[in-house]
Amino acid sequence: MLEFRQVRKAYATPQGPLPVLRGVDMSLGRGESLALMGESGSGKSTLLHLAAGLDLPDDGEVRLAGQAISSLGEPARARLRRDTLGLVFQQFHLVPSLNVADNLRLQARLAGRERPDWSTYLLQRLGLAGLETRYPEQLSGGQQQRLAIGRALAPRPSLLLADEPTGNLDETTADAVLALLRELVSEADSALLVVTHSPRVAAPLDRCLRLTHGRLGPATLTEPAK
Ligand SMILES: Nc1ncnc2c1ncn2[C@@H]1O[C@H](COP(=O)(O)OP(=O)(O)OP(=O)(O)O)[C@@H](O)[C@H]1O
Repeated sequence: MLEFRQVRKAYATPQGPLPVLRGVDMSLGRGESLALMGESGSGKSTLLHLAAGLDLPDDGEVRLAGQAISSLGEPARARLRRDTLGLVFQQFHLVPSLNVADNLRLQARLAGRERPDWSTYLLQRLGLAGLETRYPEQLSGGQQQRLAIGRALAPRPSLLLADEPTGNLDETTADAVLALLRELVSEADSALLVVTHSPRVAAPLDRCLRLTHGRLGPATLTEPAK
């Protein structure tokens, strides 16, 4: 579903190139879940952007749904994103002028894959049933986060990329939302890649990897000392 082969990425800075990824290898198959951990600034968002084809590697190869993203132009990459991916970013990017029901259906409509029964099911499971005609500003932060998750899952993407998907929730709500997210992803037979700082979020996933000095290695899931 997603494959990185010896991926390198550096940013140009006034002090010269800043290498962030220095030969990253990984693969994620359909139905698998993976937590990506690492310190602030270690390159997790960079990796996520490359996985989504929002940026291109300097060297090496990123393959999404069997296609080498560097071989595609931006319109083809946008189509591949639309047809393959669900994205949940830290900012929810809900459309303020659309109500809950229309926000939830938006991605699925754009992808031409709207399934009303699945949308209704998602609204129920995410605790948003009854709120369909509200607008995002009339929702709590947790409800907005659940709506963003529902919108990403509505087209039944092959791969869901999530950046701290429960970052704004208290621990109990976060546990519940995460369990639900994993369940819904598995019902849609999607792959799941979650960027997180939290061992609590990472632990239930199939695999956990940590980015250190530009490379991926196994993550140890001990809670940081307080
Ligand atoms: N466009 C850019 N130009 C220059 N440097 C950048 C750019 N984007 C990111 N960086 C630098 O690259 C490194 C990796 O950034 P990235 O955002 O991928 O880290 P991260 O692991 O996601 O961090 P966080 O956990 O704080 O979100 C950081 O040192 C950052 O300052």
